[in-house]
This record gives sequence, structure tokens and C-alpha cells, in this order.
Amino acid sequence: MTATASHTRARPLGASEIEHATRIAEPDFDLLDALYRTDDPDDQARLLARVVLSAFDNYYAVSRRIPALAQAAFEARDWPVTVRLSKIRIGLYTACIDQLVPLLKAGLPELTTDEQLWPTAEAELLAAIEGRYEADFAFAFWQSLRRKLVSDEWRPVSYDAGSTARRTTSPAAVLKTTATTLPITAEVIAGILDEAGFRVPWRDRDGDAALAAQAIETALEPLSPRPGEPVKIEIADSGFLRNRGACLVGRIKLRDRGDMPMRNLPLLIALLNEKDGLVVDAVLTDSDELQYAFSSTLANYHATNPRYHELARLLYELMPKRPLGTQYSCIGFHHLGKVAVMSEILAEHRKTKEKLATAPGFKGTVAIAFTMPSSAYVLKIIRDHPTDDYKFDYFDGLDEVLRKYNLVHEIDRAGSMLDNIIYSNVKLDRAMFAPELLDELLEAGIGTVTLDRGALVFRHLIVQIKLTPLPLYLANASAAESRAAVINLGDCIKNNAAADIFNKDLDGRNYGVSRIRKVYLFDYDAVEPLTSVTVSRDGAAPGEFDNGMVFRPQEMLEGLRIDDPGLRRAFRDAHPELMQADYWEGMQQALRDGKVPKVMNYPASRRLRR
Ligand SMILES: Nc1ncnc2c1ncn2[C@@H]1O[C@H](COP(=O)(O)OP(=O)(O)OP(=O)(O)O)[C@@H](O)[C@H]1O
Repeated sequence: MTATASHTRARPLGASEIEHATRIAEPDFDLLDALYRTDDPDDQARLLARVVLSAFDNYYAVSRRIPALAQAAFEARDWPVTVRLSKIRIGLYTACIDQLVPLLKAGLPELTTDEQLWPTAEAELLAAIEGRYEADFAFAFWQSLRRKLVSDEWRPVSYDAGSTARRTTSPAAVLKTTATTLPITAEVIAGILDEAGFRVPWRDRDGDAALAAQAIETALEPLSPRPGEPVKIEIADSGFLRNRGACLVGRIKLRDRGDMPMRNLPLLIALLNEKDGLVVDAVLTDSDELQYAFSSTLANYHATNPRYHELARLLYELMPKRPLGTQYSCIGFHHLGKVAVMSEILAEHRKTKEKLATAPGFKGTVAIAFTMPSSAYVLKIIRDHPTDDYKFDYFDGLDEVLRKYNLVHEIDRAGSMLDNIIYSNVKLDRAMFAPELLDELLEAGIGTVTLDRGALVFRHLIVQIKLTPLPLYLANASAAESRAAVINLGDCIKNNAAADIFNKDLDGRNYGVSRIRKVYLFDYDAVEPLTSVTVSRDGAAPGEFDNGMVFRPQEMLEGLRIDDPGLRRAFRDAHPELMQADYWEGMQQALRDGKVPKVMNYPASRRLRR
């Protein structure tokens, strides 16, 4: 690709084209028929494995088409289509499983109870997927399907990759390397931009390349670079596409120089497709900033390279503060992310021998949250009934709360809500639990937790990244850090509003602060669509809510329950509009008009043309 004007604008994708490309093929009815007819256990096992593998293949084929469609939509500036593709992708896995489950249940009811068939069929499946790149994905699909079929039976199916687990994966297979010498020139960057292979013109490729080269030079300064020193620029051979943006991701490597050891600088080149062409909007060179742009609290990226293990490993090397499991999720491989996160939790326990105990902070009235002191994760279950301290006078029930956690998993979390990994029928060894927590889980009348031969079986288990709950953070932070946190809390509330999420439990204890000092909402039992909330202009009316759905912006500050008057003032000064009905009504109107405000996912200071 060059900067010449000879490119024509990309053609928007038609609705029927998308529908056609993302339609899931029908299950293999011939195989299903043969499965229903046979009485031979070996045939049953073989056919069951083939039926499921064929459904997985259908799923995988569509899921692999979506990144290319997302790239085409980015090139055509077709933003509604990019949003649609994200939605389609996130629902696809479950849709494929849901297509098969009723057919298997109806045609072979004994599947839900047959203890013999599953292990034999699993052996058949493992033999059939042996050597395939996506074997672990096919196995995850198999386990998800099995879990759905036997879910009423309370028999947990493990969340592990079994024999399909990959022990080592080097990102080298997905990297393209440019070898040059310092300083990195505009021509070298222009070459990297060209290699990305976008089929639309740049607005000012050479000008952007010069600015990007300048930004990289500034970022390299602390690494004591020397003119003429050899340097390698490794860029993932993959587009990463999300909403209105795309990015190139990789690193700059300076080798051991005798007086200096080997040095690595992460690199993210953020691209936009504006009306007049492609633009390099920003260059990020700090691991924390990459983490911010790749956050699992945003919509997932579509990665055009299918080697998801190497991509996840590369992201982990670039952002080592975030666990490997969540790196899979942020490129949309949620089910592998799920398996990886569970393996990490078990490995953390094996390594540290720490016990799961109640999470630090306020005890939940709706959830029970627990963690190990050095774990990266918090685990949660929802109580069947809230405790006596519950704030509201009605409770929608466990299923409704889980629905809200699931809703937040599926939406674009606008950079300000934690993702939720929701497991069902999970078994955890009872030795992992501290005695007090074990007593609480087993004795507080929680119907969704049972004891089964030395293990706790959880009907549902929510896993989130661990944050420092805001009240604990404020109790230990410096004045400047506390001020920054409460200002960031306001940004968080605004981003959530832009995602049509309103947390009617305003209390600041529902928020946490991450290792990169960003504030997120982590408690979702009280979230409602902002567009369904009545915003009251009547400041004098008593009580916080009427029917749980009337919000008085004047009471926002009080609702946050931040004790320190200086911090309350900082919040009010930074976000006066949050206390005004006009702001909330304006946001509701924008959402109803389909105008979703842009979400900023890197610091404004990193933009090349500010
Ligand atoms: N992701 C997380 N990181 C760190 N701590 C967490 C996280 N999620 C929950 N906690 C801790 O667990 C406690 C209870 O969790 P949560 O707020 O989800 O429960 P809840 O019952 O819904 O709360 P509430 O009573 O406010 O409705 C929190 O106050 C916090 O201390």
C-alpha cells in the first residue's frame, strides 16, 4: 500500500453479505440421524464426537471470517457494522452450542445421564483433533456442550485444557521483524505502515511516519540509545480491530551492548480511518498504556491472524502485569480465556499454598467474594437471598443478578467496568478454602453451593480481576492519589453512562482501583439501562429512589459516601455536570438517538496531533 491517491474508498458491506458470512451452518443431520439410530456404544461414542466436532468446525469457520469482515468495515468506515460484528462474535459460540443441545437432548436423552458414553466419546474426539492448531478450542467447545447437557444433573465438567494444553508457545511465529539502526527513521515506520496491508489510502502517511518516528525516539531516550546501534522492530503480523480503531502491536528490541543489557520497548501504533484517509492517531510505548488500550474492560479486538496462542503470549510479554488468561479474552477468545484463568487460579494455589478467604473490604450483601492474598483474581457467588443489610426493599433474585453480570460481559464495557468470567458447575477442592469461608459457603443457606466428596461444587462462579476496593484505596493512598482516584471515579461513571449503564447503588464501595490506578465498577447487581431510569429534577423529594428507578442527580455526591470533604469537593469540581439533570437527560437522548459517545482508550498526551 502506498500514500498515492489511486486507492478508491472501500465498499461498505451489505447487510445480506454479513448475514451470509456469519450464518452458522446447520448441524450434520446425517450424522445425527446415525447417532440416534445406533445402539452400539462404540458407534455412539464415535458419532457423538463427530457430530460435536462438525458443529465446532461450523463455529470456527464463521468466527475466523469475522476479523476480515471487521477489517473491511474499518476500511469502509462502516461503524454500525463494526459494532454488529462484535455482537455477533460474542454470541456465536453459545449460539452454536445452543443449536446442538436440544437436538441431542431430544434424540438421545440418555446423554444427560450416561456415565459410560462421555469418556469413550471424549477419547474419540481427542484422537480426531490431535495435532490441530485449535485442538484446545475444540476441546473447550466439547466441554461447554457437555456441561450444558448435564447441567441439571449437577455434575461438574472441568475447565481445563486436558491433553490439548500447550506448554510453550513463542510469539516468534506471528512477528514480522524489521532490522535497522538507530535512529529509527520515518522511512522505516512508513514501511511498517505499508506492510499492515490496509486497502485504503493514508491521509498523510509520510507526515504521520515522521511524527511516529519522533515519538519513538523520545520514548527510547531513557534506554541510552546510541546512533548507529542495531535495532529490531518486531510487529505482530495481525491487524487488531475494534470499534472505530485499529492498531499495530509489537516491540522495539535493542541488544546487549556491553555497557547496556538487552532492552525492550513495547509499541502500539493506533490508527483511525478518518473521512480523508487513514491516520496514525497515537503511539504508545509504555506497558501500562498498552494495558489501558488492550483492557478487558473494553470491547474485544478482532485479530486477523488466527494464531491466538502466539498472539496472547505476545500480549502477555508486552503487558506482564495482566494475567495470561485475560490476554486471550481481550482478543475475543473468551472460552480459552476461561480455561486459562481457571488453570491460573489452580496454579496460584498450588504454588503459594494460600487459601481462599473472604475478599478484603465491605462484605457483600448480595455476593460473597473471596480470593487468595496474592491471587490476581476475585471469585464471587451470588447469594440466594440478600443479607439483612441489603439497601433496597426488593430483590430481583439470583437469576436476575446473574443476568446483569452476563449483560456486562457481553456489552462494550467502555473501559470502566470489569469483565465477568462466569463459570457453571465448577468443582474446587475443599482444601483450597479457609475454614471460616467454608463454613459460610456451606452454612449460610446457599443452595447453589454443595459439598461433593471433598470438593465444593458451585452452580455458578463469577471471576473478576482483583482491584483494590475504593474505600480501602482511599484509606491508604496519598492525598494526590486519592484526589486522582475520585476524579477518575467520575470518569468511570460517565463512561458507564455512555455504555447505557447506570448503577443505582451509587455507593463508592462498588468501585475499585486497578494497578494502573484506574477506577472500575465491579458490582453489577444494581445496574440498570440508563435509558430506563427516570431522572428527577425535584431535589427536595425524600429518599434515594422511588420504585428503584428514579434518580436525583442532586443526591449523587451524598450517595457516593465519600467521607472526606476535600475529596467530595474534588469530585464536584471535576464533574459538576454529574450533579445536574441536564447531563443525564442529554446522555439518555444521545443513547436513544444511537449516538454513542467515543471512548478514549489511551491518554490524550500520546496523540501525535493534539
Ligand atoms: N473485583 C474485585 N476486586 C477486589 N475486591 C472485590 C472485587 N469484587 C468484589 N470485591 C470485594 O468483595 C466485596 C463484595 O463484592 P460485591 O460488591 O460484588 O458484593 P455485593 O453483595 O454486590 O455488594 P453490595 O452489598 O454493595 O451490593 C466488595 O465490597 C469488595 O470488598
